[in-house]
Amino acid sequence: MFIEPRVGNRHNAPRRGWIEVVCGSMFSGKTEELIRRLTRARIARQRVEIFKPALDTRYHAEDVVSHNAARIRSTPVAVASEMLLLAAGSDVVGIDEGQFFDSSLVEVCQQLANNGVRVIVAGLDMDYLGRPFGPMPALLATAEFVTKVHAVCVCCGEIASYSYRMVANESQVMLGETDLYEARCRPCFLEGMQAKAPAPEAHSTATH
Ligand SMILES: Nc1ncnc2c1ncn2[C@@H]1O[C@H](COP(=O)(O)OP(=O)(O)O)[C@@H](O)[C@H]1O
Ligand SMILES: Cc1cn([C@H]2C[C@H](O)[C@@H](COP(=O)(O)O)O2)c(=O)[nH]c1=O
Ligand SMILES: [Zn+2]
Repeated sequence: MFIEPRVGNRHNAPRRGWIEVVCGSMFSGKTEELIRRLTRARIARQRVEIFKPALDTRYHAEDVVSHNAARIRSTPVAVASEMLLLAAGSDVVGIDEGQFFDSSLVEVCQQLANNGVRVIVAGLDMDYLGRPFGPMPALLATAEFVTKVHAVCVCCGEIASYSYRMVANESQVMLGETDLYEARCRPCFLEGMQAKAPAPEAHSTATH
Protein backbone atom coordinates (compact mmCIF):
# COMPACT_ATOMS: atom_id res chain seq x y z
CA MET A 1 0.00 0.00 0.00
CA PHE A 2 1.25 3.47 -0.85
CA ILE A 3 2.28 5.48 2.22
CA GLU A 4 2.80 9.23 1.90
CA PRO A 5 6.50 10.13 1.80
CA ARG A 6 7.80 12.05 4.79
CA VAL A 7 8.17 15.70 4.00
CA GLY A 8 11.12 17.25 5.78
CA ASN A 9 10.28 20.49 7.57
CA ARG A 10 13.68 22.10 7.73
CA HIS A 11 13.25 25.71 8.83
CA ASN A 12 12.68 27.96 5.80
CA ALA A 13 12.99 25.01 3.38
CA PRO A 14 10.82 25.45 0.26
CA ARG A 15 7.64 23.35 0.19
CA ARG A 16 8.26 20.06 -1.62
CA GLY A 17 6.01 18.99 -4.47
CA TRP A 18 5.91 15.77 -6.45
CA ILE A 19 3.78 13.72 -8.85
CA GLU A 20 2.13 10.37 -8.08
CA VAL A 21 0.42 8.32 -10.80
CA VAL A 22 -2.07 5.52 -10.17
CA CYS A 23 -2.62 3.56 -13.38
CA GLY A 24 -4.12 0.28 -14.58
CA SER A 25 -7.05 -1.12 -16.52
CA MET A 26 -10.70 -0.34 -15.93
CA PHE A 27 -12.05 -1.74 -12.62
CA SER A 28 -8.53 -2.02 -11.17
CA GLY A 29 -9.24 0.33 -8.25
CA LYS A 30 -7.60 3.53 -9.53
CA THR A 31 -10.42 5.80 -8.38
CA GLU A 32 -10.73 4.03 -5.01
CA GLU A 33 -7.00 4.51 -4.47
CA LEU A 34 -7.19 8.17 -5.51
CA ILE A 35 -10.07 8.77 -3.08
CA ARG A 36 -8.18 6.93 -0.30
CA ARG A 37 -5.10 9.15 -0.71
CA LEU A 38 -7.15 12.36 -0.91
CA THR A 39 -9.21 11.43 2.15
CA ARG A 40 -6.02 10.85 4.16
CA ALA A 41 -4.69 14.23 3.02
CA ARG A 42 -7.89 15.89 4.26
CA ILE A 43 -7.59 14.08 7.58
CA ALA A 44 -4.10 15.60 7.80
CA ARG A 45 -5.80 19.01 7.34
CA GLN A 46 -4.19 19.66 3.99
CA ARG A 47 -5.94 21.81 1.40
CA VAL A 48 -7.11 19.42 -1.29
CA GLU A 49 -8.50 20.23 -4.76
CA ILE A 50 -9.89 17.51 -7.02
CA PHE A 51 -10.43 17.70 -10.77
CA LYS A 52 -11.81 15.54 -13.51
CA PRO A 53 -12.25 16.07 -17.26
CA ALA A 54 -15.60 17.70 -18.03
CA LEU A 55 -16.36 15.06 -20.64
CA ASP A 56 -16.52 12.30 -18.02
CA THR A 57 -20.16 12.50 -16.99
CA ARG A 58 -20.64 8.73 -16.54
CA TYR A 59 -21.80 8.56 -12.92
CA HIS A 60 -22.12 12.21 -11.95
CA ALA A 61 -21.45 15.64 -13.46
CA GLU A 62 -19.22 16.73 -10.58
CA ASP A 63 -18.34 13.92 -8.22
CA VAL A 64 -15.52 11.49 -8.86
CA VAL A 65 -17.26 8.13 -8.35
CA SER A 66 -15.67 4.67 -8.21
CA HIS A 67 -17.29 1.50 -9.61
CA ASN A 68 -18.18 0.49 -6.06
CA ALA A 69 -19.80 3.87 -5.33
CA ALA A 70 -17.10 5.60 -3.28
CA ARG A 71 -17.30 9.27 -4.15
CA ILE A 72 -15.65 12.63 -3.59
CA ARG A 73 -16.61 16.10 -4.83
CA SER A 74 -14.55 17.43 -7.74
CA THR A 75 -14.40 20.30 -10.21
CA PRO A 76 -14.87 19.32 -13.86
CA VAL A 77 -12.43 21.13 -16.18
CA ALA A 78 -12.45 21.33 -19.98
CA VAL A 79 -8.68 21.77 -20.37
CA ALA A 80 -5.75 20.98 -18.10
CA SER A 81 -4.55 24.60 -17.82
CA GLU A 82 -7.73 25.56 -15.91
CA MET A 83 -6.33 23.62 -12.97
CA LEU A 84 -3.41 26.03 -12.50
CA LEU A 85 -5.71 28.87 -11.45
CA LEU A 86 -8.26 26.74 -9.63
CA ALA A 87 -5.59 24.94 -7.59
CA ALA A 88 -4.01 28.12 -6.22
CA GLY A 89 -3.31 27.68 -2.51
CA SER A 90 -3.69 23.88 -2.53
CA ASP A 91 -1.36 21.46 -0.81
CA VAL A 92 -2.66 18.46 -2.73
CA VAL A 93 -4.25 18.18 -6.18
CA GLY A 94 -6.08 15.01 -7.26
CA ILE A 95 -6.94 14.36 -10.92
CA ASP A 96 -9.12 11.46 -12.11
CA GLU A 97 -9.35 10.03 -15.67
CA GLY A 98 -6.01 11.59 -16.64
CA GLN A 99 -6.07 9.79 -20.00
CA PHE A 100 -8.82 12.13 -21.27
CA PHE A 101 -6.68 15.28 -21.00
CA ASP A 102 -4.45 16.55 -23.80
CA SER A 103 -0.65 16.47 -23.60
CA SER A 104 -0.54 19.79 -21.68
CA LEU A 105 -1.55 17.81 -18.57
CA VAL A 106 2.10 16.84 -18.16
CA GLU A 107 3.28 20.46 -18.10
CA VAL A 108 0.45 21.46 -15.74
CA CYS A 109 1.37 18.68 -13.28
CA GLN A 110 5.03 19.66 -13.49
CA GLN A 111 4.24 23.31 -12.75
CA LEU A 112 2.06 22.39 -9.78
CA ALA A 113 4.72 20.04 -8.39
CA ASN A 114 7.47 22.61 -8.97
CA ASN A 115 5.38 25.03 -6.90
CA GLY A 116 5.29 22.61 -3.99
CA VAL A 117 2.01 20.81 -4.64
CA ARG A 118 1.57 17.03 -4.21
CA VAL A 119 -0.15 15.97 -7.45
CA ILE A 120 -1.95 12.61 -7.68
CA VAL A 121 -3.21 11.51 -11.11
CA ALA A 122 -5.32 8.40 -11.72
CA GLY A 123 -5.88 7.15 -15.25
CA LEU A 124 -5.93 4.35 -17.77
CA ASP A 125 -2.44 3.48 -18.98
CA MET A 126 -3.83 1.67 -22.07
CA ASP A 127 -6.86 2.05 -24.29
CA TYR A 128 -9.15 -0.74 -25.54
CA LEU A 129 -6.52 -1.82 -28.09
CA GLY A 130 -3.71 -1.93 -25.54
CA ARG A 131 -2.16 1.32 -26.84
CA PRO A 132 -0.68 3.87 -24.40
CA PHE A 133 -3.49 6.32 -23.65
CA GLY A 134 -3.19 10.13 -24.06
CA PRO A 135 -0.75 11.91 -21.71
CA MET A 136 -0.46 8.91 -19.35
CA PRO A 137 2.82 7.46 -20.71
CA ALA A 138 4.59 10.83 -20.42
CA LEU A 139 3.21 11.30 -16.92
CA LEU A 140 4.37 7.82 -15.91
CA ALA A 141 7.85 8.69 -17.15
CA THR A 142 8.06 11.94 -15.22
CA ALA A 143 6.30 11.07 -11.94
CA GLU A 144 8.22 10.43 -8.73
CA PHE A 145 5.84 7.64 -7.67
CA VAL A 146 3.97 5.18 -9.90
CA THR A 147 1.45 2.61 -8.68
CA LYS A 148 0.01 0.09 -11.14
CA VAL A 149 -3.13 -1.55 -9.83
CA HIS A 150 -4.85 -4.62 -11.29
CA ALA A 151 -8.41 -5.79 -11.77
CA VAL A 152 -9.62 -9.40 -11.83
CA CYS A 153 -9.98 -11.01 -15.25
CA VAL A 154 -13.69 -11.70 -15.73
CA CYS A 155 -12.87 -14.70 -17.94
CA CYS A 156 -10.37 -16.64 -15.83
CA GLY A 157 -9.87 -14.90 -12.47
CA GLU A 158 -6.18 -14.00 -13.02
CA ILE A 159 -4.98 -10.43 -12.56
CA ALA A 160 -6.13 -8.17 -15.39
CA SER A 161 -4.19 -5.32 -17.04
CA TYR A 162 -6.37 -4.84 -20.12
CA SER A 163 -9.74 -3.19 -20.76
CA TYR A 164 -11.56 -5.26 -23.35
CA ARG A 165 -14.23 -3.41 -25.35
CA MET A 166 -17.18 -5.66 -26.10
CA VAL A 167 -18.67 -3.63 -28.94
CA ALA A 168 -17.36 -2.77 -32.40
CA ASN A 169 -16.59 0.95 -32.09
CA GLU A 170 -13.22 2.31 -33.11
CA SER A 171 -13.16 5.71 -31.43
CA GLN A 172 -10.56 5.88 -28.70
CA VAL A 173 -12.93 7.72 -26.37
CA MET A 174 -16.11 5.83 -25.55
CA LEU A 175 -17.50 6.27 -22.04
CA GLY A 176 -18.90 3.13 -20.47
CA GLU A 177 -19.01 0.59 -17.71
CA THR A 178 -19.52 -3.16 -17.48
CA ASP A 179 -22.04 -2.74 -20.33
CA LEU A 180 -19.15 -2.00 -22.73
CA TYR A 181 -15.92 -3.13 -21.11
CA GLU A 182 -14.44 -6.13 -19.33
CA ALA A 183 -11.23 -6.37 -17.32
CA ARG A 184 -9.10 -9.11 -18.89
CA CYS A 185 -5.67 -10.68 -18.45
CA ARG A 186 -3.28 -10.81 -21.41
CA PRO A 187 -4.27 -14.25 -22.81
CA CYS A 188 -8.00 -13.57 -22.44
CA PHE A 189 -7.58 -10.10 -24.01
CA LEU A 190 -5.68 -11.58 -26.98
CA GLU A 191 -8.29 -14.30 -27.37
CA GLY A 192 -11.04 -11.67 -27.52
CA MET A 193 -9.11 -9.54 -30.03
CA GLN A 194 -8.52 -12.55 -32.28
CA ALA A 195 -12.19 -13.51 -32.14
CA LYS A 196 -13.06 -9.94 -33.23
CA ALA A 197 -10.54 -9.82 -36.10
CA PRO A 198 -12.12 -10.29 -39.53
CA ALA A 199 -11.64 -13.79 -40.90
CA PRO A 200 -8.87 -13.91 -43.53
CA GLU A 201 -10.16 -14.01 -47.12
CA ALA A 202 -10.52 -17.54 -48.47
CA HIS A 203 -7.92 -18.23 -51.17
CA SER A 204 -8.57 -20.66 -53.99
CA THR A 205 -6.40 -23.75 -53.63
CA ALA A 206 -7.17 -24.92 -57.15
CA THR A 207 -4.08 -25.57 -59.32
CA HIS A 208 -4.13 -25.06 -63.05
N1 LIG B 1 -13.26 -7.27 -12.83
C1 LIG B 1 -13.14 -6.56 -11.71
N2 LIG B 1 -12.01 -6.63 -11.00
C2 LIG B 1 -11.88 -5.93 -9.84
N3 LIG B 1 -12.84 -5.11 -9.33
C3 LIG B 1 -13.98 -4.99 -10.02
C4 LIG B 1 -14.20 -5.72 -11.23
N4 LIG B 1 -15.45 -5.40 -11.67
C5 LIG B 1 -15.97 -4.51 -10.80
N5 LIG B 1 -15.09 -4.25 -9.80
C6 LIG B 1 -15.33 -3.27 -8.72
O1 LIG B 1 -14.63 -2.09 -9.08
C7 LIG B 1 -14.03 -1.53 -7.93
C8 LIG B 1 -12.91 -0.59 -8.35
O2 LIG B 1 -13.52 0.55 -8.91
P1 LIG B 1 -12.70 1.83 -9.34
O3 LIG B 1 -11.83 2.29 -8.20
O4 LIG B 1 -13.71 2.80 -9.86
O5 LIG B 1 -11.78 1.26 -10.51
P2 LIG B 1 -11.11 2.05 -11.72
O6 LIG B 1 -11.08 3.51 -11.38
O7 LIG B 1 -9.74 1.47 -11.85
O8 LIG B 1 -11.96 1.74 -12.93
C9 LIG B 1 -13.62 -2.74 -7.13
O9 LIG B 1 -13.44 -2.46 -5.75
C10 LIG B 1 -14.80 -3.68 -7.36
O10 LIG B 1 -15.82 -3.41 -6.42
C1 LIG C 1 -10.45 1.32 -22.37
C2 LIG C 1 -11.15 2.60 -22.70
C3 LIG C 1 -12.00 3.19 -21.78
N1 LIG C 1 -12.63 4.34 -22.08
C4 LIG C 1 -13.52 4.96 -21.09
C5 LIG C 1 -14.49 4.05 -20.42
C6 LIG C 1 -14.70 4.72 -19.08
O1 LIG C 1 -15.70 5.71 -19.26
C7 LIG C 1 -13.35 5.39 -18.80
C8 LIG C 1 -12.46 4.61 -17.88
O2 LIG C 1 -12.98 4.65 -16.59
P1 LIG C 1 -12.35 3.83 -15.35
O3 LIG C 1 -12.53 4.78 -14.19
O4 LIG C 1 -10.91 3.55 -15.63
O5 LIG C 1 -13.15 2.59 -15.20
O6 LIG C 1 -12.71 5.47 -20.06
C9 LIG C 1 -12.42 4.95 -23.29
O7 LIG C 1 -12.98 6.04 -23.55
N2 LIG C 1 -11.60 4.37 -24.21
C10 LIG C 1 -10.94 3.22 -23.96
O8 LIG C 1 -10.18 2.74 -24.84
ZN1 LIG D 1 -8.02 -14.16 -18.13
